[in-house]
Amino acid sequence: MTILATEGLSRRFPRVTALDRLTVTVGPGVTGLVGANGAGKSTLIKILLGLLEPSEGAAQVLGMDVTAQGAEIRRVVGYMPEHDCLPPDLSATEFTVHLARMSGLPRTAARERAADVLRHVGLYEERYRAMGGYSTGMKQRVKLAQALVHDPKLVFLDEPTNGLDPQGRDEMLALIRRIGTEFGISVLVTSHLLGELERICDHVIVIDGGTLLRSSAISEFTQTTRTVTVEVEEGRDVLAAHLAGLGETVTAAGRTLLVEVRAPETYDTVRDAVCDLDLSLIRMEQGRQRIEDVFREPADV
Ligand SMILES: Nc1ncnc2c1ncn2[C@@H]1O[C@H](COP(=O)(O)OP(=O)(O)OP(=O)(O)O)[C@@H](O)[C@H]1O
Repeated sequence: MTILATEGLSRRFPRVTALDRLTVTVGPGVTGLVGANGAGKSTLIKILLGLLEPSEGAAQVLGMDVTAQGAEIRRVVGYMPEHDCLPPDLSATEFTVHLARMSGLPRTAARERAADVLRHVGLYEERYRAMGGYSTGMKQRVKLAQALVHDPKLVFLDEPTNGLDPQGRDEMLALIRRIGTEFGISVLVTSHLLGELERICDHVIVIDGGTLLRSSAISEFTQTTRTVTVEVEEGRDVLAAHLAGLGETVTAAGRTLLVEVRAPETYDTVRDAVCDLDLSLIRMEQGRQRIEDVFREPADV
């Protein structure tokens, strides 16, 4: 099933080509859209919402054409914009109820629905306070709540972890994952931080300078590599020297060692070496390629 698709999609501004013949297809679930600042992520989202005209090419969202059916698309798609857009004198409740009413919900249903989504995003008593006094984390939560209030089938979240501290970031990522799994809403989420999307997405699209670098299932990004990560409590250097003496290729990486897996016996060699040296093994883990590595590989799309 296709949630959205673009075909040769370009958008030129007077001084810059923000999107350059982008062809990509997105299925259900949580999809990450990754790219550095200026890669074209927000431009793509605005085109998909029918808020910005493409210069060339075509795109469909939930089977609807973005140039002809923008209003219909916005009826069933939620949007969390990147930048702060909250009226400071309103409370989260007033704001979210207002947007629910604008989406066509009757007064009582709008109030109930707003209370529900504000609870889901983790805003409790604070929801009655003016938003001007909110922390960045609380503002991000209100922006997320208003994107969900009209019960969309799909949400576009533009840099939802921007400005959050590590704990706020983790909570936001967990919330986004729940939207995709428990609520069954498909999600397109952007970030310039590759590692964080790795944790919550089923599929990742990487763009750079408005062009597609790669689009694959997360499992393909993080496929196993031919190294094993070994961590011992103490004696990392002794173990490294011992393994090197046995002909293994070993690199130190922080507190761990990366051992090249030449043959299945490498695992036995590592285990035996740890035993022989009487070290405490914390973990032995198959190495996995990380999303970051995409940028170090030649593009294969
Ligand atoms: N309205 C506009 N007029 C002129 N240039 C624009 C406009 N909107 C975006 N751009 C340019 O298009 C390019 C892509 O911008 P876009 O906002 O889509 O990137 P992004 O990947 O979302 O990055 P960021 O996270 O920094 O917003 C940038 O070079 C930006 O300066």
